Amino acid sequence: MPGVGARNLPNILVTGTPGTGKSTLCQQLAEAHGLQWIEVGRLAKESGCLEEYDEEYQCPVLNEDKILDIMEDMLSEGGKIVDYHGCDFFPERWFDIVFVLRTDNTLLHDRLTNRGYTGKKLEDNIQCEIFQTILEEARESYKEEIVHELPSNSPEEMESNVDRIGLWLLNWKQDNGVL
Ligand SMILES: Nc1ncnc2c1ncn2[C@@H]1O[C@H](COP(=O)(O)OP(=O)(O)O)[C@@H](O)[C@H]1O
Repeated sequence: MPGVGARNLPNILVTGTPGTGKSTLCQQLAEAHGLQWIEVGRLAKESGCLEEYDEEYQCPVLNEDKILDIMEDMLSEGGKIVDYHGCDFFPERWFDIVFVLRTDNTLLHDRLTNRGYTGKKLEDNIQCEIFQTILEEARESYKEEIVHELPSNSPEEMESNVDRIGLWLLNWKQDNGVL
């Protein structure tokens, strides 16, 4: 059985540049495995954690301390899949594994254009993917062995990612005596 203070279910962080497929993956994982999907952007909006608008980056500024306070109780229970396009401000102890989704630039460009991104916002996000900014951020913020890069270019890759994470979850439960 898990020790005192241990989680009964793991917490998973899914990160990556906008448009790489985080929400799609998290939704499928939540449905398949009964985990709770926390879309940090949405939670921030609903709980008043978005502050003044950043004109340069064309997005609201996140009050990180406030959202971390809100998330702390949720994450301490375990069984959460956290979805956010950044990862360096979360406490390292929250996560048992971190997945960074990656998409080829041309595909990502199409996805973001379809979402209505244009100009600097579009270019910044494409550059973020080209320079693998979020992968680097994850590697700097978490133990190397828990950070995994996942290709997310096609529905087949999405399916294989869902299967791979499902298998990891099963192993975690076996290893932690919760099956
Ligand atoms: N692996 C994939 N293969 C094909 N299309 C994908 C894949 N991942 C995401 N998409 C599509 O790309 C768009 C952005 O996906 P989304 O899950 O909203 O990304 P994010 O949450 O990272 O911003 C959606 O239209 C989604 O259907």
